[in-house]
Amino acid sequence: MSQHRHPGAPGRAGAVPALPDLPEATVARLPEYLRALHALADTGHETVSSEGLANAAGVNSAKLRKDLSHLGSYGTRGVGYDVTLLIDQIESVLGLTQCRSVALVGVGNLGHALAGYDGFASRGFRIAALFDADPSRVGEEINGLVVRHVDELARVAVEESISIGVIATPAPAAQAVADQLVAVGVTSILNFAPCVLSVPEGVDVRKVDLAIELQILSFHEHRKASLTALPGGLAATDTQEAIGT
Ligand SMILES: NC(=O)c1ccc[n+]([C@@H]2O[C@H](COP(=O)([O-])OP(=O)(O)OC[C@H]3O[C@@H](n4cnc5c(N)ncnc54)[C@H](O)[C@@H]3O)[C@@H](O)[C@H]2O)c1
Repeated sequence: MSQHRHPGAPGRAGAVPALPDLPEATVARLPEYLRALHALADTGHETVSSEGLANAAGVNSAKLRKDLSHLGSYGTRGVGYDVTLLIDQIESVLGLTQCRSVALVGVGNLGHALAGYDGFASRGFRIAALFDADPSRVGEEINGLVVRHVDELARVAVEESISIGVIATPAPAAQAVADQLVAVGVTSILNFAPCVLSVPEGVDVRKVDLAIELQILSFHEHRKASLTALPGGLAATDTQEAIGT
């Protein structure tokens, strides 16, 4: 675990200073830079060049410099970026300077794996409550947390200052769970169920679907196979760039 994280007390975000309006793609890459920076800090690096950080994060260095310039971070010629300073800047922009409390709804196969994963805390997230609708799962203890019935969501969400909801129920139940989360004031939802959720304005939903990622990789496999079949074979391309990561 990095020694450069200083999460504050759990709870909902309070008043925050105005943030730069960042491109969504930049926001999506900031956690990659952060992960790479924490690894550098943990191995004793105090500075890093844009090329070094770009390699560690798996992006090209021009893109990285542009992303970081949005944060007002340009590095020092010949020295690079100050690792600790950049960690602080990115954590501040991502709102990671306080630990956020997460509720996980649906504690089946996937929910068990998520609830049992110890890696969220070091990245600023505390799984604070587990819910399921199946009475046979209620009362089970996972990683020190007891699974509660989803009917307790409203009360517990307030008690635990839940700010993010994670949905790991089957797709047919996901919309009702999202509605319950929204009704108790949760405005950020991570949805693992393979369906589109309808939420009011102001509620952010991120969807994680490994099958979609595999389908995208399948396309690239398919494309590579079709290119190697051409006279001259596959052109030398950076696959990650081609995929758009
Ligand atoms: N995003 C991904 O990459 C990915 C990967 C695997 C599974 N999934 C999806 O994640 C979801 C869970 O998969 P799983 O294999 O863990 O399923 P599962 O059947 O093992 O678990 C689902 C759990 O949700 C509970 N549940 C059902 N309705 C509920 C409700 N209204 N409120 C609270 N809990 C409720 C069930 O009791 C059960 O414990 C599915 O939608 C699945 O398609 C997504």
